[in-house]
Amino acid sequence: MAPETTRRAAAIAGFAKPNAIQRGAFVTFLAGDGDYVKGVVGLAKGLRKVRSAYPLIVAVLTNVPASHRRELELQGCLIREIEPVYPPENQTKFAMPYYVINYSKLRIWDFVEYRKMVYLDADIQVYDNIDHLFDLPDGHFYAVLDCFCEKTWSHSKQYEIGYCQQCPDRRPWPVAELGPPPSLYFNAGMFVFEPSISTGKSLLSTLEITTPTLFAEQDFLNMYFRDIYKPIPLDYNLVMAMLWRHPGKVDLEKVKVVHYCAAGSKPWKFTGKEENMDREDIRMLVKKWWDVYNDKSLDLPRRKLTGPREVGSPAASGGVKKPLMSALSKAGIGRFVKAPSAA
Ligand SMILES: O=c1ccn([C@@H]2O[C@H](COP(=O)(O)OP(=O)(O)O[C@H]3O[C@H](CO)[C@H](O)[C@H](O)[C@H]3O)[C@@H](O)[C@H]2O)c(=O)[nH]1
Ligand SMILES: O[C@H]1[C@H](O)[C@@H](O)[C@H](O)[C@@H](O)[C@H]1O
Ligand SMILES: [Mn+2]
Repeated sequence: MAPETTRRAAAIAGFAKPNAIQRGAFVTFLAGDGDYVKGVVGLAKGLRKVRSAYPLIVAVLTNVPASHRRELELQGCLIREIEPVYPPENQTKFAMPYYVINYSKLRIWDFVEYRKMVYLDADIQVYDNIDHLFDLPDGHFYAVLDCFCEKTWSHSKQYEIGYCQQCPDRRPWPVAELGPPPSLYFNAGMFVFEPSISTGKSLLSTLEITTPTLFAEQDFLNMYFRDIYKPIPLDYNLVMAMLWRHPGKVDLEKVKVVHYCAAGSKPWKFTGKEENMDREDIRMLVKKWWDVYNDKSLDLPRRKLTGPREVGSPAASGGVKKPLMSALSKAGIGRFVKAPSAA
């Protein structure tokens, strides 16, 4: 899309100062017709609340219904349709079924009309302005270090021996026995990157020759960007388990970005019954999310959107091979099958 068109669309959206547009944009990812759309609505309102100067792009798969797209446009989001990305056929069983769909995130490297982007999962909320992330030096991939202490990590060596990069001294990595410690590992719910057609192509061709693993594109991105990864403070992506696994490292007053990723913590289906969910801090954070979501003053005025809508390439409907589709369907994932949520 031409720069001027993008600028007008974003100005109509009510997100951006005209001169800031081309420098960057936030981007999230939406698949299916489920409740994750609520997360995106909340995120759009959250970014408006903290007066971000940058637009929110929503990379949608073809199976996101028109009504949801319209709802997001009314919240000022710019919709970009993307084609799904799947790991090599016959290997989907190596990725956790819930997460297979997330490989499609790799398409966001194609959004080259933005020099820098900040990716945020739809189950993330931003409580403080983070526009300064767009000023980080180029040439690196920025994200927050993950925690290995939850059961979701029980498949890993780290979990088995009780090693976590958040507190490597608790149980030092047994170098004599296992060799050097694993590379630093980030959570892929939030990251800062530079769109690039050549990187996008290289990501996809590398994926073709890479065996999928349990954390799907998160493992893949960690492997691919290992050499240029730079950790940023956990205030930019509070992975909820940090609250009970490493409480000394969390200062809730300072946290800017909360990631509702622990099992049972998604605000739109929160019951408080799952493990760790009855904590006061979790209840406070869930309430905080709802306060933004329900704040009508953060809705855009319902004027007619006259500007052009940003729409990407239409997804190729015949692009996915049948056996793969059937494997994905069996796993509960498919173009027309609602992807079950992880948490
Ligand atoms: O049905 C779905 C499922 C997922 N999503 C999108 O995909 C994102 C990732 O899914 P979750 O937030 O449920 O996943 P987690 O946060 O638990 O998982 C973590 O590991 C995943 C491994 O695939 C991803 O890397 C993800 O970004 C990272 O935060 C969602 O936020 C949302 O943006 C949808 O839109 N619809
Ligand atoms: O790396 C994992 C993964 O991203 C999970 O899906 C998330 O729920 C966990 O918090 C995280 O540690
Ligand atoms: Mn998430």
